[in-house]
Amino acid sequence: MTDPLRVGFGERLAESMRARGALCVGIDPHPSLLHAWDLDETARSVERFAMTVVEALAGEVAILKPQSAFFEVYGSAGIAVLEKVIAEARQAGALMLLDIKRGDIGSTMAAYAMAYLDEHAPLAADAVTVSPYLGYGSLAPAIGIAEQTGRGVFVLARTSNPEGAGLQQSIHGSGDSVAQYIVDSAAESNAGAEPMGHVGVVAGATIRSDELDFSRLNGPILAPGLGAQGATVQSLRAVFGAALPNVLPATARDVLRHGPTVNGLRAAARKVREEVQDLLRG
Ligand SMILES: O=c1ccn([C@@H]2O[C@H](COP(=O)(O)O)[C@@H](O)[C@H]2O)c(=O)[nH]1
Repeated sequence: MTDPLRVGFGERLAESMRARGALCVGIDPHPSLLHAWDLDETARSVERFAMTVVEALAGEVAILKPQSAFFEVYGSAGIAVLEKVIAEARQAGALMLLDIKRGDIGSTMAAYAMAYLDEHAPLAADAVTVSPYLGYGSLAPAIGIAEQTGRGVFVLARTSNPEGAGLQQSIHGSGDSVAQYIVDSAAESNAGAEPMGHVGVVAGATIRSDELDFSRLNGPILAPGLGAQGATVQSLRAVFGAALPNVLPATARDVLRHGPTVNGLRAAARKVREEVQDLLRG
């Protein structure tokens, strides 16, 4: 069933970040944003919203991240829109990270992996977010299929929401925090890969400075939380330190509120991207 891409996801993402700058923009058709764009809460409007973001940003940013939940709300019609958005954005040259946060026992995880990471799957993206709550090892089918097909996974380690801290900072059997254990497990999956592996982690831009050690990760760090959740580009250095070159800052509402015009979205994304580039230079 698989039809591997020739180059691994770590390399494809590194090249995209090099060429376009380090920024991930979410495609999150929140009801409030639909209204702000003068659209109603229907699958047809979600399609208009998402395709406008694709037109504005598919050739601009390192990766786009549709949030599956906002499409699932509309049932099969919303999923059909999601399929179209992923396919057309990839066709237009964008890398697509589908935010689904799936996690299950290994045998079911294999089905999720086929649903989102196999080339012939209608919803095939370049990478997906996965949840390690059933154990890092339960993610093995997704990590394996992603590697075979040149795709990636981003494992939730230390999420951007305030409720995540209690669970993710608690001490794992290894003696480190649960979040650090996830980062170290991803590092094992990425060992030896160049320029970086296909297993990323999610660590919010909102977390405490120096909370995690990413020095062995050798993979991308998706850092949501810029803008609407309160984090700033300037705070990224304190949070990620020497790992900054591997950080993919992510924002959705803070860019999307500049729609519905293509130019408005583009200008907003470029502004954040330039701030990130200045930070990396300085
Ligand atoms: O720890 C996490 C993991 C994922 N997200 C997702 O990112 C976007 C954030 O949207 P904003 O509008 O920039 O707040 C959203 O889809 C979340 O589900 C996250 O925020 N934190």
